Amino acid sequence: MGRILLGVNIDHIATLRNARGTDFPDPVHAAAVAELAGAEGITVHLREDRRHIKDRDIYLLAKTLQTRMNLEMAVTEEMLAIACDIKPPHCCLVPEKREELTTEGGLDVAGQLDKMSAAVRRLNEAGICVSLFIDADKRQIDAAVAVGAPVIEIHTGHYADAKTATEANNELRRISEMAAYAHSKGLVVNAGHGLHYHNVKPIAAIPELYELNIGHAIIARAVIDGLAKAVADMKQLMLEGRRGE
Ligand SMILES: CC(=O)[C@@H](O)[C@H](O)COP(=O)(O)O
Ligand SMILES: NCC(=O)COP(=O)(O)O
Repeated sequence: MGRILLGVNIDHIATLRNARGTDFPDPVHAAAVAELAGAEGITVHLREDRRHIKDRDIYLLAKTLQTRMNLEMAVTEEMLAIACDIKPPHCCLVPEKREELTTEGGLDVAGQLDKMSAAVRRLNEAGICVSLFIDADKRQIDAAVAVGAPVIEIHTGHYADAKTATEANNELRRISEMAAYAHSKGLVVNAGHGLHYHNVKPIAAIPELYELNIGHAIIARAVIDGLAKAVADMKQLMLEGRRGE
């Protein structure tokens, strides 16, 4: 079985930064740490409302990343222009609703073939490899092939949100079957959304999957795992200050 790659989504480093309007924690710094720890790619979602990643982040990341950027974005004129300016190696086209808490499902490629074909063509012409974030659905996979996208990312959110083991197993089977189908059609097949430390293994076992993009769970784990050191470092500085050091 081939290896499976990890793309680390650093959006929520930016969420934390933006919560206080500070310039830390910096997603550019986080990306370098993730790369040194073994991430094979860095994913950033530039949302229309800039709730986490901002333009400054992707322009700097484009200069500093040692692996590769996977820029997630909606199919809008604004985003297409930014992507064509930055020219990240990978762009993942995603659906976006301003009021959503997070991405709620896959992109409806089949329902907007002309718009999607034009977007894929424009990004391809800029030298960008395009991926489409879609549900594990044969109709959407066929549409991805029809619009000329070389890569898809299967949305694993329904699997992650499953309320029962039966529901999770059904979703897992659907993802597995559709990954095999997409692979048989010549697509590179990635997956992501809502994956965490307790649900990732069965997804990683699907042999046709090339890369998983994981963000929220990794950033959440980093906060907890790093807390003891962060508290100890602060305490140390306070004691040094009191001693006049
Ligand atoms: C497209 C996707 O599944 C994720 O990248 C997700 O959209 C991250 O951004 P949010 O957490 O803002 O939804
Ligand atoms: N495309 C999925 C992604 O980048 C990470 O999603 P999540 O792990 O933050 O839910």
